Amino acid sequence: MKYIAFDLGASSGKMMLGSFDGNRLDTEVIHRFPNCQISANGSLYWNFLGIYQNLIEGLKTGFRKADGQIAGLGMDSYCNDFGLIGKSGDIITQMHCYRDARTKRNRDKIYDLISEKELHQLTGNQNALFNTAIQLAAMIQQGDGYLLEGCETLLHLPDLLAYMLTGERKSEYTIASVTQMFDYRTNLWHKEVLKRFMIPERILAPIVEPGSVVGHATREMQSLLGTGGFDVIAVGEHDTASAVAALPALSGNPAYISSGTWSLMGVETCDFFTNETTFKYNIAFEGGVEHRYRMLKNVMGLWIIQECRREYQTMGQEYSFGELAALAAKEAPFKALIDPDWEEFYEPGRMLEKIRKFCSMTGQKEPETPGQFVRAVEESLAFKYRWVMDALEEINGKKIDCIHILGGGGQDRLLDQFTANACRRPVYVGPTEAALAGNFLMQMKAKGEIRDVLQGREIIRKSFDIEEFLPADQAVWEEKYQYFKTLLKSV
Ligand SMILES: C[C@H](O)[C@H](O)[C@@H](O)C(=O)CO
Repeated sequence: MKYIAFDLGASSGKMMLGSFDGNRLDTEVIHRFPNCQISANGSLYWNFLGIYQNLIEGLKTGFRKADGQIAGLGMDSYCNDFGLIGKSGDIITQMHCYRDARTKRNRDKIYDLISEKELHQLTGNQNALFNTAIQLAAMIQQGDGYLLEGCETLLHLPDLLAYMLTGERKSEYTIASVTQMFDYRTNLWHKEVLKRFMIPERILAPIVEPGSVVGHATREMQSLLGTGGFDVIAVGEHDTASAVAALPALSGNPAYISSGTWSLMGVETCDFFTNETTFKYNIAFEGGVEHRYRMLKNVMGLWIIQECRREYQTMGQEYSFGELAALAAKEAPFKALIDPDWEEFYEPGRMLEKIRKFCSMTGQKEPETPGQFVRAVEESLAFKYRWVMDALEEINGKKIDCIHILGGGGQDRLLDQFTANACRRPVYVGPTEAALAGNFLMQMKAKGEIRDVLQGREIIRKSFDIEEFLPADQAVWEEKYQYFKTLLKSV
């Protein structure tokens, strides 16, 4: 059968046509488009209708290429951002970006309602300002709670797109599970958290499992696309859940890094638990497909480099990511290191200045050239992965034997090699379109073409190239890692 998968990242969106012949999954890109946050009137937004328009364009291309024979469509994206549907069925708000500063401005008032420790214990999620619960609590604190009282339904980004195609209002499990409003004990919305933050439970949609059909394209949608009917399928709608579904590891104790704007590093567990150590390291338990938990930590990821690149663009200097990595490769090693998760790196803008500030605060020489900046970021990311790996091993009491890099960030071969060096583990890279691959798997499951995700992972191994990077220069990387850890403590 043939399927269309839609994957939206913070910096770009992509759509693929996938054909499964019972043995291999063949994929073809049918549409790409840029995505970005828009800063307006002191707030940060996404261009949701632009995203929708690109979805429609991609669907038209996909249907044309497949002669109209599409068994399903699955959509995944970054998590936590949402739209509100009013009584008329209209979308009644702009979609804020999770980096919008309203959460930071209201942080103290929000955590006075439920402390970070209690929130972690109740939900198993990491404490982060981007969580939907914190965004909603911030809206209420700043006087915009009437929008929640007045609306009918809140839907997360892929669920909102599904609503526009099918008219159905459903909340997919993996994306619901990372909102800090979800209760793993009942697999329903978390009544206590909602009550304490004063978020009306009635606006949250029923939760559906990945691998189930959400609905059928409406007649209006069919005529807009010039096609017959097709199913919209709930996949791992949180992109990280889809990427991890496509993990091409069949045994051992691997860690994964879902690498893109964020680097989400973790392991798959069958259980969810919280304790002092998970709180100390701010570890997240996120719902995976077939209720395999993703025990992971967010690392700031390629966002820092994306922002440096954007800044160079505004200065009239155009570099592709490949060119930046090539410049970094020519620079001398370990000239400067940063903590990629330093709070100031979270918000957009002035990234070069913020890196310089971190270096001067910690008594290091400031980078000057694009290559020096990128080298500092990439070495630091690799060391942060090592630090997270150590924390995951401490929590689980189990040695990690290799690392799989999933997603577009894996195309940065310098960072892949640095990761192997810093973590002292073999690194396997691919699929670079992991979220789309995992998205296809759950559609194939919904249509009865595969039994479960384990069978799906075997298909991924047969269908995509996986590249190996072995650790090198271990003594010097180990020595510098000790220095890196002192930096984490000093800021
Ligand atoms: C806030 C981030 O979007 C989130 O933590 C991450 O899991 C993600 O969705 C990356 O695309």
